[in-house]
Amino acid sequence: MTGTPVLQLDGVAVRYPGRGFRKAPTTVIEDVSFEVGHAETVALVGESGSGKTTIGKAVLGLTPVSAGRVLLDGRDITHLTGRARRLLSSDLQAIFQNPYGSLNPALPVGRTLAEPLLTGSPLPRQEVHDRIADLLRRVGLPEDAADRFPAQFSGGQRQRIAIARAVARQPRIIICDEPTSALDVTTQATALELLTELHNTLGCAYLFITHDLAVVKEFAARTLVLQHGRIVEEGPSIGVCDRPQHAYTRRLVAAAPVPDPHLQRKRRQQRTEAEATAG
Ligand SMILES: Nc1ncnc2c1ncn2[C@@H]1O[C@H](COP(=O)(O)OP(=O)(O)OP(=O)(O)O)[C@@H](O)[C@H]1O
Repeated sequence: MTGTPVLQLDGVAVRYPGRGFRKAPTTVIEDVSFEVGHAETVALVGESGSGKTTIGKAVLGLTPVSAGRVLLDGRDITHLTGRARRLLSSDLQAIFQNPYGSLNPALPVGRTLAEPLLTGSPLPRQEVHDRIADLLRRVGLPEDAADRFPAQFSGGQRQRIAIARAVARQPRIIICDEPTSALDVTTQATALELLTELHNTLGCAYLFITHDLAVVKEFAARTLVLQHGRIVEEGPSIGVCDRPQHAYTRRLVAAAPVPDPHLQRKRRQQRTEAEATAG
């Protein structure tokens, strides 16, 4: 990778305090280090509970980091809070799984999209208006969507609104935490196409958190594999998915559903073999 990475994690650990009398803290993430380069798409995969969302939250300042550093364009943002953290929003954005919960139901869509444009160094009123129209067009929604409320849209359309909000300030990187998991298969494909198109036109980097390996190969240039809060394998997505090196990655790949029944059978067999090897 050339130049300063957009995002860098250096030995990051997250520990949650133990519950109850004298309960030891739980280490959820341990010594996690990786980089995301300019306009790079990096996937973070792992089983449920492996710590993917916790890494996303650590980057976004939504959970305290117990050790290590998070750098954005070379700047240490690990412990930034309050206004300093909010000012990062022009460079660091997020899209979450649930388009129902991530939009303020009381705000018309136009106000939701205006928020990031008015944070930090606010844009002039007319420019905000024009940018909102442009954002709605980019994500395939009609201009009058600005006057409507989230409840008046379908799940896929709401995720488009969330995507429009995330790209409004043309951030350096977007943390996408399972952004398509709550959508049906067709809407999922459309949302991924939209994210790819925006990546190609706007040039933002993505850290794409998912448990769906089929998405990984299509969408991300590089993949990080997380097991019990540690990265166990890392490399170009095609290599990680087609020639996994670590036994855990092999199990993940073998467990991923595939549309071809013959291939599915072969995968099942590979999974049994991988489980036998892992003991
Ligand atoms: N606030 C918290 N307090 C204590 N433990 C937590 C907290 N949040 C998450 N955990 C634990 O941290 C571990 C990792 O959770 P995390 O949500 O990061 O996993 P994940 O890989 O994103 O899982 P999924 O794919 O199911 O979303 C889990 O064991 C979870 O129970």
